[in-house]
Amino acid sequence: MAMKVALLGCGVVGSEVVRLVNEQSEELAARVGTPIEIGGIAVRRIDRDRGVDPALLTTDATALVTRPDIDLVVEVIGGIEPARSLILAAVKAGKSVVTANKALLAEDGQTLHAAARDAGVDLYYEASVAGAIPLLRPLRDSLAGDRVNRVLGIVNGTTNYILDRMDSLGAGFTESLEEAQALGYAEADPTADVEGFDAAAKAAILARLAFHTQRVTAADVHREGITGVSAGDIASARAMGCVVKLLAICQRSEDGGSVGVRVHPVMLPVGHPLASVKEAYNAVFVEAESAGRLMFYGAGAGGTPTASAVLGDLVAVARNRLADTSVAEGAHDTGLPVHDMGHTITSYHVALDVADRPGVLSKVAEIFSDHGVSIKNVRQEGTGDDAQLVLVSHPAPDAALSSTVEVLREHHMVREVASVMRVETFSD
Ligand SMILES: NC(=O)c1ccc[n+]([C@@H]2O[C@H](COP(=O)([O-])OP(=O)(O)OC[C@H]3O[C@@H](n4cnc5c(N)ncnc54)[C@H](O)[C@@H]3O)[C@@H](O)[C@H]2O)c1
Ligand SMILES: N[C@@H](CCO)C(=O)O
Ligand code: NA
Repeated sequence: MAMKVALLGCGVVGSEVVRLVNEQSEELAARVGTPIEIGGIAVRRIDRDRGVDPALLTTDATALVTRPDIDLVVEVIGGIEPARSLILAAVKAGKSVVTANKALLAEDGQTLHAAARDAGVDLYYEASVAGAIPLLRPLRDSLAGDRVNRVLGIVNGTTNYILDRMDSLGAGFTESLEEAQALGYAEADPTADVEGFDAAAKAAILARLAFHTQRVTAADVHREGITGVSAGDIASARAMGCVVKLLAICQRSEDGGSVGVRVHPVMLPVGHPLASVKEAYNAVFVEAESAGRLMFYGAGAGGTPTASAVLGDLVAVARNRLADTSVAEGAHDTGLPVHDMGHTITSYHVALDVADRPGVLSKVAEIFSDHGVSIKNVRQEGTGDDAQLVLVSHPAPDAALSSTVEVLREHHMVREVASVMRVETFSD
């Protein structure tokens, strides 16, 4: 008997899921051991031509997910509601669920996983982080016998696309964002991309899987987007042999008792593998005790690549269903808490417009030292009234570095703090 799938949402990702399920029906049937069919598609409006059998369309998503003949549910509506209620209704009705919804998982994954465990069904979500790249199931399954210490990566295609265009073509922010939207990479509200909310949601999901702690939600993630990144920052980075990237970084504390989870722009040395990730591609580094450094790279956004991850999950949950089994996620929780950004150890790059006068450099150095921050290197560009001091700190608690910058901003010898950005050096 065929396994019937209810599809919720038929937008960029959903329409590709329909196409691939139909086009690859024979291969999917062979891989699962039984045919997979779309049994119904919940949409907001029926009157649009989507190139799918109109008889499958309905605006009553709740009725669809609880229909007795439906076995599996794919949620690609996005956002918190009605997606959460629909997934919970589906799970309660005994259906396994595949979703691409990182916003929902990051906000309320604990509730969803508990509901799936109670109902003995699967909740799979590979597409929610880094699109097509197999990343979540490797973290959950392949690395289950290892200890992950750090995960860091480029997990938002839209912002990587914008930063890459700004850097390589000198393109403007707005035009680059419009291109990313036209290519289907951006979220419905692109603020989620450019302000770092999308990457923060993904960072929370990564931290939970990597450190086996259900406690991390999107609200726990320190988040800075790319709207403040200027052409001057990009030029400053280039002068240092770096590029600017928006990174998600999840890291165990030195004592292993807590985790730090953050998303912010970073100056990365051009020699680092993440620095050469162009356009809307994603790449994620996982550093594990026994495995060492692993890198996952590929298409992190776009309808077809994301649908590939959805189909992979669909095959997995269909197989589990045939075998009358399910994966209970989140049952064993380390409960590791998230520590404050102020305690996170980072390095800063600071460019200061100053007057080129005796005593300025020593005053600036004194302000760093007053906050317990050691300077790694300093250079001066320009002379006279147009001088700029560019300093890079050694690693220090983020709170000490941000207070240093606050004092510099207020100091009469500093005309302007022209650029402040964290630097990742990746020394072993
Ligand atoms: N586009 C990507 O590259 C990508 C990549 C990875 C994950 N995702 C995630 O996939 C999900 C879908 O993204 P998308 O890009 O396809 O978005 P989209 O906006 O193109 O599609 C969502 C669809 O859901 C429909 N919808 C809204 N409310 C509905 C309701 N109550 N009932 C039925 N349909 C409803 C909308 O009309 C729209 O057609 C989101 O969670 C997104 O974060 C997208
Ligand atoms: N808006 C997201 C889609 C993939 O999750 C991005 O740009 O990466
Ligand atoms: Na993925």
